[in-house]
Amino acid sequence: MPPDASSDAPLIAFETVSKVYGPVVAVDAVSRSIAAGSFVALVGASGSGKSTLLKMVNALEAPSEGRVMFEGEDVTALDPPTLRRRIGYVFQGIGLFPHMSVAENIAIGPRLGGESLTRARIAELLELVELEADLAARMPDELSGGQRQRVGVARALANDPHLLLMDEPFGALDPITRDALGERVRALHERLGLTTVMVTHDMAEALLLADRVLVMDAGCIVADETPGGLLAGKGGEIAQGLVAVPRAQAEKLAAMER
Ligand SMILES: Nc1ncnc2c1ncn2[C@@H]1O[C@H](COP(=O)(O)OP(=O)(O)OP(=O)(O)O)[C@@H](O)[C@H]1O
Repeated sequence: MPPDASSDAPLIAFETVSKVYGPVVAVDAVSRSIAAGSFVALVGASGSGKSTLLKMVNALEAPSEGRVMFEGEDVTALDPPTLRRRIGYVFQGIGLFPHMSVAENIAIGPRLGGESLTRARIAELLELVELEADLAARMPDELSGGQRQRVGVARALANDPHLLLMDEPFGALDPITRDALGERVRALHERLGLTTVMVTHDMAEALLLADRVLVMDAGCIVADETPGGLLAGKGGEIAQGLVAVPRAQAEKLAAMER
């Protein structure tokens, strides 16, 4: 192994990364490293730059300044299809192809890379997200919203990625489905040894699932804490404002039980 390929090298490094759209500074000189194996939640108000920061990792957006390193390489120097085969991406509304079966949707990434998935591999991917193998033949409009979102996670895992990027993956789901799928993704993160970065509006979800929470405001990272640190009052005013919401709900519920 070359000396610079030590296991504690970050999987992702943002190096003074900015992104501007005309007069809008969507991401403002962000510098952070994300260690392999971590589960990071990116939280913040609407328009704070979370999605833009995430999309610069898989080169859906290019930095205006600075660079994003993935496994030691500048992502803009990599061929985008090759990069995206190494990164699973799940987003709200998932974008399954309506005219393709579940199996075809799951296999699309490998197919674009010239590889076909066996029926057994499709069944294995469905099993990972707790779906029955016989769903493989269904069309997306024959699935519930939660099942579609699970297919989206299976599709993101089809190339055996090291990194899973998720942008509001559970946003449109009912709270029970959302909770179950969140738990499942966390379990998969452990089992498959993934590094996961999840954008969410929901601080409770971030606290429950992640081991590190980055809070964004106006393009900047204003807090970088563990869930325990945030619950202990760290992270500053904006982070604590977000923590106050689920805390107040939990307190009200606890008071009702008394
Ligand atoms: N393609 C684009 N063209 C112009 N402005 C954009 C574009 N994409 C994002 N923006 C702007 O950049 C800022 C950050 O947007 P971004 O989507 O990253 O925020 P976000 O924190 O993910 O928001 P949300 O939680 O609402 O999804 C916003 O002001 C947004 O309007």
